[in-house]
Amino acid sequence: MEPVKIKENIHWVGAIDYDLRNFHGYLTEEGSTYNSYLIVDDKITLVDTVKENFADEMLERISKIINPAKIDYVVTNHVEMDHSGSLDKVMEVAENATVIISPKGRENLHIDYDEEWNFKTVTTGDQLNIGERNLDFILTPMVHWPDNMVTYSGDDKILFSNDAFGQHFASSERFVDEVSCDIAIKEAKKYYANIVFPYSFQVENVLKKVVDLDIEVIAPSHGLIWRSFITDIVEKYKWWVTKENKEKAVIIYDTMWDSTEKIAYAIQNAFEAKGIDISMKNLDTNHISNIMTDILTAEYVCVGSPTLNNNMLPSVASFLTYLQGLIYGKKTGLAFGSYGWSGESIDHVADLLEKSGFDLLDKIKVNYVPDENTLKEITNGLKKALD
Ligand SMILES: Cc1cc2nc3c(=O)[nH]c(=O)nc-3n(C[C@H](O)[C@H](O)[C@H](O)COP(=O)(O)O)c2cc1C
Repeated sequence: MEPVKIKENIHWVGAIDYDLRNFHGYLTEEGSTYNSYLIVDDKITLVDTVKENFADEMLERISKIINPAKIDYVVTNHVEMDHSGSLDKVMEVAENATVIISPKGRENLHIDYDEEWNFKTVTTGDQLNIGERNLDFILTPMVHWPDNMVTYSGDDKILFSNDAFGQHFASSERFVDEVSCDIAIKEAKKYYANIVFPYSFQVENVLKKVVDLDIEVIAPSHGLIWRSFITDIVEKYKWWVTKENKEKAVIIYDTMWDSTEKIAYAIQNAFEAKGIDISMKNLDTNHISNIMTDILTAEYVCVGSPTLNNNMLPSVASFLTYLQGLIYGKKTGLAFGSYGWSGESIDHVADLLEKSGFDLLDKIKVNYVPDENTLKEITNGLKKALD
């Protein structure tokens, strides 16, 4: 694929990873892209690089515009390996280039990289003149590592937002408007829920800074580029960062002999009766990263497990561990499950929900197989609790 012009003298030169399916536990069903951008000005500037195994592809793309040896600056917005993994290859070719990096990035990078390189650390408010344009830097710590920053070219009205506003989505198209706003927002929501969610407080602060910028293009480091629908994605982010994401109930469970599933559907009936949208997520058929997307905008999170050997099912434990790391804000939790003789799973689920910051609405324990009456009692009891 050829480089893609984003603005006059600014080109996408990144890489498309159609085969990626597992991004540290996140199911990337649509693959991903590693976006790097080449700015051709008096000083040739590369914004971010790509995952290590795509270095040659990126250098080949750059070669179609300029000789990569001529690169003067490599802006490293984030040192995670999907963006900095080819930095050494670039610096090998562009021997005299300077790495532009945040202080935390410099600190974290020197473990893996060559201290002989030229470095210039930048912080919020710093500006770098590269010829006809100035680049402004804004530190965005914990969105989503301590070193993160974004780069803004006011002359082009373009924000190189790194992980913010990104999506894991591989396609031959580079712009959201060439695919679909709905698809891009769906993928951006999944990305937010699985990567950025725990840092919503920091994202809120970043949004306050970004809102004052005059932006025509948001160029993230993953996925499609926003040259339209900018208000749509910014408004979504403003909603996702808030603690009040009260839209629906998500019912997550696993089961050995279907009793816990029966309870799950009795719980569903109560939410339906109250006019609350529900989403049923059997852990046997749903990936935890897809479940997180629903949880981002849910008010109620109901988690069910039968008792297996005095504990919950491993699939439920794995989901709750993932949830505990990602959850932000106040939500209401409910623990449920079927048991035979000791019934620890329900208490374990309830404990983990509370430790993750949920207000616990109820614990529903059923001995062995629930009969029709028990299921009706569950539905009616929950309806009352939701009043
Ligand atoms: C391998 C196995 C281990 C179990 N261990 C326990 C246990 O330690 N404590 C308990 O209360 N019930 C235990 N049970 C009973 C189940 O929790 C009970 O059958 C329950 O109704 C299963 O719910 P489900 O149909 O949702 O899978 C065990 C069942 C199996 C098959």
